[in-house]
Amino acid sequence: MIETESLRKEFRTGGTNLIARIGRVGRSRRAGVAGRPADAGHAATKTAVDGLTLAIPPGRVTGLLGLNGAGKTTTIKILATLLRQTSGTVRVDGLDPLEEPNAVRRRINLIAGGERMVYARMTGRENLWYFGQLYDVPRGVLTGRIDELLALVGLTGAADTLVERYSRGMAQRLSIARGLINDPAYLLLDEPTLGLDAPIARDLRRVVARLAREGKGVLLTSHYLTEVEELCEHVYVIGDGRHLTEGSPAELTARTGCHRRVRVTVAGHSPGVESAVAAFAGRLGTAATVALAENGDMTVSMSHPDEIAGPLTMAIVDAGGTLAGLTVAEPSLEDAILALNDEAGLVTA
Ligand SMILES: Nc1ncnc2c1ncn2[C@@H]1O[C@H](COP(=O)(O)OP(=O)(O)OP(=O)(O)O)[C@@H](O)[C@H]1O
Repeated sequence: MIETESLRKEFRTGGTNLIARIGRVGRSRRAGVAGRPADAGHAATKTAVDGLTLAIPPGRVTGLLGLNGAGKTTTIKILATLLRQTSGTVRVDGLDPLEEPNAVRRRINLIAGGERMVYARMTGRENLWYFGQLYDVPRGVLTGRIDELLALVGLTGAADTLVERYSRGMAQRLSIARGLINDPAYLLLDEPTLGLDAPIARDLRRVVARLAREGKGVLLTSHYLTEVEELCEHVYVIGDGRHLTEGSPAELTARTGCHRRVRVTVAGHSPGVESAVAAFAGRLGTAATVALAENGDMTVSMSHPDEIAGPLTMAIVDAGGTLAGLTVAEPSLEDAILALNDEAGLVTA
């Protein structure tokens, strides 16, 4: 299990200008306060992670969600031993990364979607060999493992091709194989499908689901919330570095009071229908949005806890509208995250 307790990370954000400091030291010396600045200034700090307590157990995909700048990457970098926390603790199977970094590094690996994590001038197989040696994987084990991983990510046929000839999806799949080369117990995935075409992203999701089924603990950040809904059993939602809530995607959606959204398309624009919709929404104490499509059709959109699809379409037909389409969408995790950030007073625009 990976566990964090009250994890906190502050970054200095350059409030103190070095040249200004040197100038101040000089002035202090002239004023006779040798070696000590009269006022070194207060360095501004940014709290990126603010007291996070998380648990990432083996055998499941745990999600870490939040809007841009919420602190996801910083948290993952601390867990990956790439950053040191300001305070709080991390334990990986009981080991403290600050005291036993090498033992922790053998148990974890990081795959970040937006970054190139493999070498273009080497083949896929050479990359895996190189990273395997960095992790001290015994040679006897490494050859077989490389073949297994290339098969797992569907790159057996391209194993001996230079990575510079790979498509983006192939390079990303190789990054997944690279992240597994030390057979880590825990995999930290920071936006692993960023910018990938839908079929490649789907293949990667299958690989991730299989790894969790086989016992690996996975921590996933992703802006693709359908991916999170598909893969994650448990999700932490953070905002401004703080824990906002946690639960399964379905629990979070239910708990935030998001409702089904009904969308009715009406042929042509009719002010009469528009006012009938506004009156209907007013009676239910809610609001409706009306959007005009390029072809002049209107799309009326409303969400409410009750079943409103029938009464809404009746109101539209009674006002002389001609129905061209109707969809009812279940509330999504995206609706829930936005609602949670609104509740916490965080900017979601
Ligand atoms: N090295 C740094 N120095 C100063 N501030 C930083 C540094 N790294 C991150 N931050 C700030 O810390 C906050 C959290 O950043 P982080 O990258 O962890 O967020 P994130 O949730 O991963 O965002 P995104 O979804 O955009 O990747 C942001 O306000 C960011 O600007």
